[in-house]
Amino acid sequence: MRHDLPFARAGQVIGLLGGSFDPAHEGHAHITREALRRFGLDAVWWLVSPGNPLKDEGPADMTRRMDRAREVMQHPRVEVSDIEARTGTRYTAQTLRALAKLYPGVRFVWLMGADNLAQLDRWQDWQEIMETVPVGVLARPGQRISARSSKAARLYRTDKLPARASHRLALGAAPRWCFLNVPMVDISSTRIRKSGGWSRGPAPVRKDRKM
Ligand SMILES: Nc1ncnc2c1ncn2[C@@H]1O[C@H](COP(=O)(O)OP(=O)(O)OP(=O)(O)O)[C@@H](O)[C@H]1O
Ligand SMILES: O=C(O)c1ccc[n+]([C@@H]2O[C@H](COP(=O)([O-])O)[C@@H](O)[C@H]2O)c1
Repeated sequence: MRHDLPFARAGQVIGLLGGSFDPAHEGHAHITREALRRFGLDAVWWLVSPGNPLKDEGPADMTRRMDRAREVMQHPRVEVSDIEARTGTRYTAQTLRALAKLYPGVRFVWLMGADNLAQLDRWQDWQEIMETVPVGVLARPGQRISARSSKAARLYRTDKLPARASHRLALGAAPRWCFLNVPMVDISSTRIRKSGGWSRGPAPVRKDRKM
């Protein structure tokens, strides 16, 4: 195993939360804790994306986003990682193929907020994703209805596990998904950027620092 990649043993169940994390916030931390508790996961890895292929504007510098993510999410079973930058994969289906080769015997579960399920059918090879790994979806303010009526939810309706069986999500083969109606945290990176709480430019130079 390469030392720059997170460690997992064969048989472990790892939840993957992919995101721009531009910046990371309490909503990400909240759904991660819920996913750990409810989906029977051994650990969660945050995959800080080099850039969402569907977004026109690039995110802030990777190092800044990783640093902020590690400040926001401090948990012994959560690891913040730049795996996609290291594997050179940008699309989730590609990343999952790379992880399957790098981690034989490890079971991965893809995690996402309800807004991502609503537009999953726009992702590259999205049906391959659904048929490769179990998917855990967490409620997000204003997104429950669009997620439930999405193309993905409709096409895979018979593969949906009831929320009361969420602990069994990783125990069966994909396609298999579960929607968790967890208490919601109404926050987004967009709102933080708009309020001036985060800029996409380089880190500001501190005035008290001697040149
Ligand atoms: N408040 C939240 N509740 C539930 N899921 C969330 C929340 N915030 C983010 N997520 C989920 O976390 C993952 C990564 O999200 P992302 O980094 O894009 O944050 P975001 O707040 O949605 O950003 P942006 O506003 O820039 O689109 C996605 O699956 C997203 O659905
Ligand atoms: O694979 C795709 O086509 C694809 C399209 C849009 C988003 N994604 C992934 O979805 C995750 C959430 O993205 P974002 O930008 O909404 O945080 C992140 O891991 C992206 O790489 C993936």
